[in-house]
Amino acid sequence: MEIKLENISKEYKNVKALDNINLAINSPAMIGFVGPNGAGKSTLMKMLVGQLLPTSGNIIVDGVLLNKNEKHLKERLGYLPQDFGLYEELTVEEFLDYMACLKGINRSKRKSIDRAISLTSLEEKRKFKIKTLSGGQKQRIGIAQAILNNPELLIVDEPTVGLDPEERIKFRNLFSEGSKEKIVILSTHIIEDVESICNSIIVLNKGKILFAGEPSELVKGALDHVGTIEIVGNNREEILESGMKGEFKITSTVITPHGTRYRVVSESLPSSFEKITPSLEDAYVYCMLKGEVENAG
Ligand SMILES: Nc1ncnc2c1ncn2[C@@H]1O[C@H](COP(=O)(O)OP(=O)(O)OP(=O)(O)O)[C@@H](O)[C@H]1O
Repeated sequence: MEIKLENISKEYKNVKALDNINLAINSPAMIGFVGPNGAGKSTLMKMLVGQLLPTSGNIIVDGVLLNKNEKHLKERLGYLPQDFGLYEELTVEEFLDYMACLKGINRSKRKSIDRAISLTSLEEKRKFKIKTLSGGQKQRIGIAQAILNNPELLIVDEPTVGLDPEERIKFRNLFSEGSKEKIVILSTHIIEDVESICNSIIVLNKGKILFAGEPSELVKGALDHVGTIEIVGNNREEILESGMKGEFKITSTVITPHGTRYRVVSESLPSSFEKITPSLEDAYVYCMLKGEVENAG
């Protein structure tokens, strides 16, 4: 499968949610969309699933304009939106049966439901009404319906919200294994999710792509921009003050027996800081910081 976004912009009444996005996605791919609240992640996802039309630009799926051949996409698509509604009075099984009907799964319906229930560990809850399930279990139902048709393109908006750490790891593996021949796109605020499974990361801010590429490339870009310092005594205020001015971002503060150890990300790291290898989270923070500086300049 091949998806191309050409000069995509989306304007709501007075908000430019996406600003001239260009992107090419080819299977297999496991892509993480990251960015702060309001960056445009959900808008971009809604556009990729044909739920929203761009104000301008084209989305081309397997060589055909999406709005000319939505059926081609819909047959291959699994989608978990951020605000997914569940029919609370139905049991898990009834709900998935209903969703399978909506998706036009007829022949292998029973098998598809059993597979989705098993992959999302919902066996014990299959006969329970949805209203009796926990938040994390409900999230699993959302994921189960998205994978019912074993989709070639799986798009999931913040899929691990509300899951406990063990479940998060399980879902990460599920998405990752599923991506071997497919395209899986997930949006998340949890960089660790991207770090552990995605071979591609797209950083969005204010409707623009700040970075698209391999996570290791993003990390490479932050080399020499991440450092640590242990402050003993009264310099603490000074450090915090320059941080506030945007010279650097403090990404961790640890109280030590001698003072306070800060981990910071900065465009130009003062020589008093010890340079350290950036994590993907540091690299993301640096990418955002650089974006802010470029915007201001
Ligand atoms: N239906 C809408 N009407 C007007 N503005 C909207 C609408 N949906 C989104 N927006 C605006 O578009 C921008 C992008 O929103 P979007 O939901 O795509 O961001 P996001 O990156 O998914 O954020 P979050 O991480 O908080 O879910 C925001 O400024 C938001 O307020």
